[in-house]
Amino acid sequence: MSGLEDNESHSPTKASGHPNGAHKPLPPRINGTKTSTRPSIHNRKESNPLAPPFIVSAPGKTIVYGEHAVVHGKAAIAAAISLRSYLLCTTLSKSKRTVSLQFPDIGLDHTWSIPELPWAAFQREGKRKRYYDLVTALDPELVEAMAPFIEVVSAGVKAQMRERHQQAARAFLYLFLSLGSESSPACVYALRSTVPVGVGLGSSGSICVCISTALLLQCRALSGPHPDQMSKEADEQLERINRWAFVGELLIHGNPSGVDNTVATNGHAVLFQRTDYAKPPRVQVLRDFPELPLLLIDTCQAKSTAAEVAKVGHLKTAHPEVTNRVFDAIDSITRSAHDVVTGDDPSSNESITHLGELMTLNHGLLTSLGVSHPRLERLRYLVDQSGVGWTKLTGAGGGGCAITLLRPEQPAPSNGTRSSTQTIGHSTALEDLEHRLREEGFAKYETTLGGDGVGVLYPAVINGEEIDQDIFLGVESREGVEELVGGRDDRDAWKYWRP
Ligand SMILES: Nc1ncnc2c1ncn2[C@@H]1O[C@H](COP(=O)(O)OP(=O)(O)OP(=O)(O)O)[C@@H](O)[C@H]1O
Ligand SMILES: C[C@@](O)(CCO)CC(=O)[O-]
Repeated sequence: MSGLEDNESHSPTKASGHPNGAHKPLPPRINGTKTSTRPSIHNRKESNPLAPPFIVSAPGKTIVYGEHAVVHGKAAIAAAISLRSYLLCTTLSKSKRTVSLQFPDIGLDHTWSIPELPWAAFQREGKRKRYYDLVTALDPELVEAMAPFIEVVSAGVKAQMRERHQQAARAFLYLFLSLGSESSPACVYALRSTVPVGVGLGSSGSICVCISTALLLQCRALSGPHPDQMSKEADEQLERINRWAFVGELLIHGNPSGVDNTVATNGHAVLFQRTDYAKPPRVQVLRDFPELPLLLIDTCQAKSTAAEVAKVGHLKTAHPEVTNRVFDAIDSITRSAHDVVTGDDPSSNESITHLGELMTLNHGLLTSLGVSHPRLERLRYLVDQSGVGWTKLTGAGGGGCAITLLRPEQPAPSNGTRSSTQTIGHSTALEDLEHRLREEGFAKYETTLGGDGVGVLYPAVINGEEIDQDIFLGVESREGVEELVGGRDDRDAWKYWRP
């Protein structure tokens, strides 16, 4: 496919690591509901030799064209959204030998004893992975060795919730055991995300990118990010992060294409295709992706990505010829959209209409694959009736979210995604639609497309204040998290790998 470049493997270069800054060691918290007074950076101890707390962050995504077909080797276009996950890493004093996950968004709080983890299995000759390896499949023996340590996670909670907890714990622990060692420092990993969980906006991809980045930074396998970093080097670091994030996704999804972690890593938008799972995907980062006038609507119907992907897999086994033709048709849609978004005038009325019609076609084909849901069809019906634009499901389907591309003549949504091509004003049709959607229990997310991929706040100091676990876990809402660590008022604090 034209425009896609091979993202081939790079030679390993061990990074020199960060200079150890002064920091204030913190005990693990049991749960994240309490707020506290923020300590000033000036109060930090100057002589502590441990690595300072730091935060990594990565965006969620919306798949604009090509979901599901992308799992079967076809191209997809996905764009980063401005909702993000944040992972605060707090190294504990050397006397502690534990690693803790504090993931309050899903209610997960678990601690493992580092010496008791199955290091022997992961470090056996032939099993040991290097930080620069390309891992494209899970090792069943290692998954089994890890199983007893996952079974104990949230053993007492309800099955559905337990599965969520264990998915996240599995992704973390496999990476920790692959990239760490028995002498890894004790650490608390606290995660907060503004990406809603399990609605098709790539929450798992974004947390896997955070986990991969944090662990690679801690084993000093990344250089930067810093503003004057050479483009090639920045690219290599992103590639390394993305590879391990994909391994995390393997543990959550079962059969991911890798598009979610790729866009969470690189940001902006990507044209993505993986024809051979033993090789890295072909990725073209679309830095000038147009700011499409989109509405992002949640059906508020729970879904499982793994289940929807498996459903399509079964369909392909039962009806290979027909299903492959559907995938081919989706591939043509993605190619046609790529031509428009990389063309001369992607925001013209004509282009928007073309892109919108492709969305309608893409949704129809996804429905034929069995991944729509009555709530998604109801949403599509309501949008069609209102005449404001074109709608397709985004992500795995089976519930979750849909995107609506607004017709050029419509004014911007009152508080939806921003657009440079829309006039701000009153639109009865759009307002009526938004009212109707609210009445019927749909939710709308405010987000913009594009933006940076994985970022690092090292040390965890922003607006002159040190962010510790109490502060981070004590913030109550998604907006609060974004306000605390998003860096709106301290634009230079976060650093990004920018090839
Ligand atoms: N904020 C979070 N905190 C902890 N775990 C999370 C968080 N967000 C996602 N996860 C993990 O990712 C899983 C959700 O992944 P899933 O792929 O089903 O949804 P998604 O990534 O949001 O959707 P899609 O893959 O369709 O874009 C959760 O069950 C949980 O294990
Ligand atoms: C459904 C799917 O295509 C997108 C999920 O966001 C699965 C994947 O690509 O891994």
